[in-house]
Amino acid sequence: RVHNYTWDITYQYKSQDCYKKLAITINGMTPGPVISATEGDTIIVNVINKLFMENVAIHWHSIRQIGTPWMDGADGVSQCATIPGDTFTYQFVVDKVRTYMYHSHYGVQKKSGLYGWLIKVTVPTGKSEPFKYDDDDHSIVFTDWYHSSSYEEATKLTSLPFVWIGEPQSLLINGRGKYVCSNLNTNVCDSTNPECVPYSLTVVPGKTYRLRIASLTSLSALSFQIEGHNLTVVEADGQYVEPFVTKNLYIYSGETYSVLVTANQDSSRNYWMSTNEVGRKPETPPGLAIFNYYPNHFNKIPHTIPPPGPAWNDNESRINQSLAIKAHRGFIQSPPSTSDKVILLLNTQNTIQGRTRWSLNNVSHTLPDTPYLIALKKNWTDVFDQTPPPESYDFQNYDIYNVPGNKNSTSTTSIYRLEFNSTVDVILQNANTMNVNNSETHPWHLHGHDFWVLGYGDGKFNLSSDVRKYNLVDPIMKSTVPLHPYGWTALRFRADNPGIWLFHCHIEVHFLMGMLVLFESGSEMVGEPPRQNMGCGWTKSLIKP
Ligand SMILES: O=C1O[C@H]([C@@H](O)CO)C(O)=C1O
Repeated sequence: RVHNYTWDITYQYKSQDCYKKLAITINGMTPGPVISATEGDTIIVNVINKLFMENVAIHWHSIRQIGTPWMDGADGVSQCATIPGDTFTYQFVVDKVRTYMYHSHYGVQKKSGLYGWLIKVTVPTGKSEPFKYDDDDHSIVFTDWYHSSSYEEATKLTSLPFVWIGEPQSLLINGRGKYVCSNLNTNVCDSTNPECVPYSLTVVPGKTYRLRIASLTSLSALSFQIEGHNLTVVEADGQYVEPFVTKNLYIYSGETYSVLVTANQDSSRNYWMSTNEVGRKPETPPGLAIFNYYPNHFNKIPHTIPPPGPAWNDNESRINQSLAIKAHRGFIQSPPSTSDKVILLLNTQNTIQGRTRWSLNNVSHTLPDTPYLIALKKNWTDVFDQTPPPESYDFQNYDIYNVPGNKNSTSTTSIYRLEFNSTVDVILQNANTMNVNNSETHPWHLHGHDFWVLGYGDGKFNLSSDVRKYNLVDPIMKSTVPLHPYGWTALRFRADNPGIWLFHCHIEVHFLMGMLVLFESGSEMVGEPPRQNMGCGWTKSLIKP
């Protein structure tokens, strides 16, 4: 089956958290429309850029784009962003049952609301999933929301002196939040605006529900909980999880989960669903929604205090939950037992000419004006730095617990070239930022592949003893994984998808600040670039009038 959509991208005034501001919308909506499909279906989306003053590129998060790398929607990598007035037609196959999301991959546009809901890909008839629920499933997407514009924020983060954007004003659940309007004029902030009525999920007492949960926050790591109810985690990033029960689900930007929840509490009232910030000292009130027991009114506010969630700095319980996520025993896809290459990536915050940046092995990455994939295809070696970036750092001597001794970093456009079909291990190592006693959480997302999560640990990775502790028995496969403060995360993937793929911190502003690398493999097998991917940098020379 083919699903065909046409999306108009426009700015609109929205009051998602009661505060009126400009948001980027899809056919007038933020979050955008839900796409439902069955495994093997083709999705065609005509994205018409009706913004007056900025480009657009849409990334189909976790769609591997096997054989369609031109459709990955990554500005500067797979395509030139689409200029105002132009249309880009994305076409790809949803080849795996999963919950997907989509969002802008241009500048910090996701922050302005250009993100989409979920693409729900269901199992074809005849196949089944290893868990049961009574009713239709429900999709819930979390975001964080700023009242300033993305233009202002991008300017602050790239200017001298550097200005930090601070914590978000609101946490949204399915695009709704509640800012405290206080003395603001009701033209600006109106707490009675129906646009900011909390999201409400209606359940019938006794039934079990599947919630498909996604986070597309631009900064915040979150904990999600439903007052008085347990959550059973059954799926993560499209892989079935050996089920486990928890009071709260930690979710990092770029991740998706399915949890089961049974409406087994006192049915005479409603309950709170809440999100709260973890990993950073919160200054943002919790995100709230209503878990509505039928036949109570869906808008009836519970008289209880919303569950506060775990302490923001309880790193141990966050690592423990990460470790608890293992492949379902009936669906284990074993990783290769060894790897052909190991890349260590030390994550540090540094400066380049006074500007705050994030670096990997002391190198901060920038995207060239000409998309990498086209440059590779055309063998334009001047487009990006041909010297490979460092695959390691001074492991013995680097002090991860203190501010970097050498704060200066350099910038590069270089890429990691991986042998096609080889197995690659990446060890992400966290460290102290430029602020004393501070290390942040970074959710790392890989385009074009899923990877096995081999382990997490606290402190500095030990090249001999930690490797022996890798989980090669039942590791979960994911496409986004957290790197916890002062810790390490190890993952393994097979470089079996021809093209060039981003691997980056999914915190949108950290991406802007250089927290990305590129993995190229088998790009010579990719076909010719479609004309619609061109128009910037050197590609102008390819467009004939
Ligand atoms: O990139 C960042 O910069 C700030 C802070 O480190 C600036 O001092 C912060 O919290 C980030 O995540």
